[in-house]
Amino acid sequence: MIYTCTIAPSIDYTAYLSEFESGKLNRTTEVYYYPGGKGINVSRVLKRLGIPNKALGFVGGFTGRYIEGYLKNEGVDSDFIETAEVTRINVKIKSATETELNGPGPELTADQLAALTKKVRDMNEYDWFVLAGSLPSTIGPDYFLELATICQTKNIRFVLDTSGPMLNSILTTPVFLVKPNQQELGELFDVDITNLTDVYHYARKLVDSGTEHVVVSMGGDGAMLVTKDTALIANAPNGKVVNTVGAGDSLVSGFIAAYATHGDAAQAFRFGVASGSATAFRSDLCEKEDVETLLDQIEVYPFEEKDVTK
Ligand SMILES: Nc1ncnc2c1ncn2[C@@H]1O[C@H](COP(=O)(O)OP(=O)(O)OP(=O)(O)O)[C@@H](O)[C@H]1O
Ligand SMILES: O=P(O)(O)OC[C@@]1(O)O[C@H](CO)[C@@H](O)[C@@H]1O
Repeated sequence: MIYTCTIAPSIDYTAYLSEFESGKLNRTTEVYYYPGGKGINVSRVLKRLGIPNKALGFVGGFTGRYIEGYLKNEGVDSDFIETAEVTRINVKIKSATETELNGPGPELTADQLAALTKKVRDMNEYDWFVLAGSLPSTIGPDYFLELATICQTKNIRFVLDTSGPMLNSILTTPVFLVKPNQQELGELFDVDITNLTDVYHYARKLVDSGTEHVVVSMGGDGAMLVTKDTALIANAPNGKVVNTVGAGDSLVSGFIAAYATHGDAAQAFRFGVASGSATAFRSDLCEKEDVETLLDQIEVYPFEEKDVTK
């Protein structure tokens, strides 16, 4: 079974307007209330790609109920731990540019955290555990290291899509897949990454320290996959960008869906990039048909440092 885990879910209040001016009254023309948080997005896309999975994490209050109900309606299985706190609402403003206002994650009690640990302990060999989204600093890295160690001991594939200082400490344990975007990769090493050679160099460092698959997403410039044996580049297809929120999460879903089906990293990478772009070209997350339509436009080729033009 594939389990996703969102420590800090959200309702993504997504508002479209032709022009947005900060400090003024702006009127929106179209609004949506999507269940959000990176793990939840991964679960929703996996379901659309026909891959059974279960969304874990913490939800509470009226927003928590909304998220649970929405997922149930879509046929996405969930098993959230209840919090006393109301789950956050993240505001996504879509005008000429994309502006985001993300709320803080929940403060979790020792009992709530222990309940999640138990769920991970109860997982089986070859299950997947996808920890995605921000990890509140109030929890401390030891907790996540414990989850990672359980995965290692039980041979559970551990996938990480998070950022910030916690990522640094978790990456000291073996991880099956990590997907930083270019900026997050730079933050990990406290450098500014501006070219493909650097993307390769720092992704390779993660592989050398034990991560099996590193996918660095680069928005409209596509993505790079680095493993022990290979380094590949994929272009992103051209299309009209509508909403890039969840594009990175969709890349993770596409990668997992294809890898779980074929066990081939290059194929998974290509399907992942198609999934990311398919989401960028819609308001909500991608559907399977969108991904399949884009697949032919994704070229995957070996990264050669000598060929770098970027
Ligand atoms: N402008 C774009 N045009 C085409 N594809 C895009 C565009 N932006 C994103 N994508 C697709 O989505 C993938 C992930 O995008 P990105 O690097 O923006 O992820 P991210 O920063 O993790 O996003 P998020 O956190 O919003 O999910 C890219 O590798 C690409 O396939
Ligand atoms: O605040 P975090 O946890 O870093 O990110 C949360 C979030 O921005 O990520 C998803 C898109 O990737 C959205 O659904 C959600 O609002």
